[in-house]
Amino acid sequence: MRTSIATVSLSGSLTEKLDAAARAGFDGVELFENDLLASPLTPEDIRARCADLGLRIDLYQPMRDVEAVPEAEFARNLRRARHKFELMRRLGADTVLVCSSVSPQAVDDDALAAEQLARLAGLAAEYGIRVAYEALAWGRHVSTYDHAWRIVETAGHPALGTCLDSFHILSRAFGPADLEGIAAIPGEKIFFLQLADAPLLAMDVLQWSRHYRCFPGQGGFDIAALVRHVLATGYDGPLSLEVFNDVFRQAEAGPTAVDARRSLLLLQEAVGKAILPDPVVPTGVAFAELVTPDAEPLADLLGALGFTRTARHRGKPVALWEQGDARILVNTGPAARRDGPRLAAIGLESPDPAGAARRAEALLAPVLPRRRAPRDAPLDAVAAPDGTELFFCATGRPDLPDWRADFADTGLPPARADIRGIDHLALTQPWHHFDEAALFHRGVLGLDAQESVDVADPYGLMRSRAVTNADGSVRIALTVGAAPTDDTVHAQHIALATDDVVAAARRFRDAGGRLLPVPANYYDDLAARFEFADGELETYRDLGILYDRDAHGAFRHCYTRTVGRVFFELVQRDGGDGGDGGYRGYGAANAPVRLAAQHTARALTGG
Ligand SMILES: O=C(O)c1ccc(O)c(O)c1
Ligand SMILES: [Mg+2]
Repeated sequence: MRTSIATVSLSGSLTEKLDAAARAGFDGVELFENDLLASPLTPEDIRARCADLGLRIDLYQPMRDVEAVPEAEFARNLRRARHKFELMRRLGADTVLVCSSVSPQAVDDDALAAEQLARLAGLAAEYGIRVAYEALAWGRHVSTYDHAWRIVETAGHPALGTCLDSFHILSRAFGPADLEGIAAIPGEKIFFLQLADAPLLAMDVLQWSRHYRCFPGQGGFDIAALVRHVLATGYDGPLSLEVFNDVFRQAEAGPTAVDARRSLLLLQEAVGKAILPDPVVPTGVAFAELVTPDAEPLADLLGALGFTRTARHRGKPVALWEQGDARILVNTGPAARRDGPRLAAIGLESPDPAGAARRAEALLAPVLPRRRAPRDAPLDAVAAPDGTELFFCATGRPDLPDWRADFADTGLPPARADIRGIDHLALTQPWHHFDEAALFHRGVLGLDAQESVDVADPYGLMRSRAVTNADGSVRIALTVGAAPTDDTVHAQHIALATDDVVAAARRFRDAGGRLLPVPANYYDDLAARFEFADGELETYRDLGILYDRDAHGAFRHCYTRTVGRVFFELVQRDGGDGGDGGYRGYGAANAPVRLAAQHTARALTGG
């Protein structure tokens, strides 16, 4: 199927929008009138530019407040329409969108609306143009797709059809039955299909539409169900994204267009219109890689946590630190920036690394060179939207290249066994790519996205959304910080799983590690909310251990100080004995206290 995107969905000048759409692989655009009006290019220039880029102008829009008005007013509308049809001829655009009137002048008279739309279509036909009539959810008298279709049917003009827009339909739909009316529309009378998702918000529908639309799969609507209904009519026009969104208006057009196309590819897959390589869900975290210009502070921290430097890369300044199944690479090579340690790569244990990379590539993820150096084992890797490198790896599987083969053992014996493995990784996302990141991890990696939670930070709001595999052996918390420049607090972190957080925290402290202090007020509140054994709360207070509980079990966790852009968390999830995996969350209830404590620690010590 052809894919298209509305110019309103991308930021920048018309030229930038067209370039971005073409580079992301779209076949066409909906040209928004404002983008044309603001462009120094002539309609002929725009036409030529689109042709050069391989883009069709699938729709020109919008024409507003045309129908069901007094005759004198309608005559003026026709005059306006003639100008636009002439313009469209110069652009080479053959379909115009007319949205249902919001004008106070419009009357509630379907027969009049049909008659005037038929006359408009008659004029359009003289120019070889088709008119697609769309019900705005807030239209004055026409606000539902079936109402718009009845008017189109009554008009009975071959150059008049309807435009279906998933937002207007699903923002008002009350259940699956509301989509059944689509079957009554002959496919050839659906002139255009616009797609937008949206988070499920309780608000005025116009504001919701103009500010919060997002790409399919990023909100709460069942876009695939709607598209299946539309395809069943025989509709064979483009799938077109029409997304009004405050964030996309500011974000760079190039990445937004890629995000947009990925969402359409996933949608096409969901409705059986695209064959992509199957998802290969990762089965564990093979390693997390930190890059740092100075290994010293990290070595101190990892040593205090009980990690041992078990191996060294054969060709590069990369050390492997291990404890239990937690493996951390510390890379002091050229990738390290001067701004201190950061989490640069994740090794995901994959049942089929090459297959995982093929799917990622089909979904427009940048593929990284398989060998970073000539002697390295060939590893499949792609970049996530935030730039984190994702390696699809195998650890100790004879049939596949083993990333560990690049490392020579140091022979150092394990120091401790406090840590079992990596519980989760928290990755800070660029603020304008948060929805994209969730869709990427879901669609590309086959992880499940949990609900997004908002957490109060003393200086703003932090949003967090976890993506996980079914057994919880891969958990990634995608977060977006309140203050984008505040790297110390809004750092990446590695949460380490332990069966005894008190013992692990004590040994860390005894080894010279610094735990994040937590205010006494927090513990007074804990005492009010939960019952603890004698002395338990004092232990937590002493170590800075935070506590939470859900229906599945208890959660105890504490934090190290931040080094560069990285800190560690020690995590104990209880209640998994019944086989349900125990506590499911990430301690969101405690996050405001933790964030405040990190701000305080930073103000006091700069770290
Ligand atoms: O918000 C609007 O006015 C508007 C205009 C054109 C559309 O196709 C639409 O869905 C909304
Ligand atoms: Mg629309």
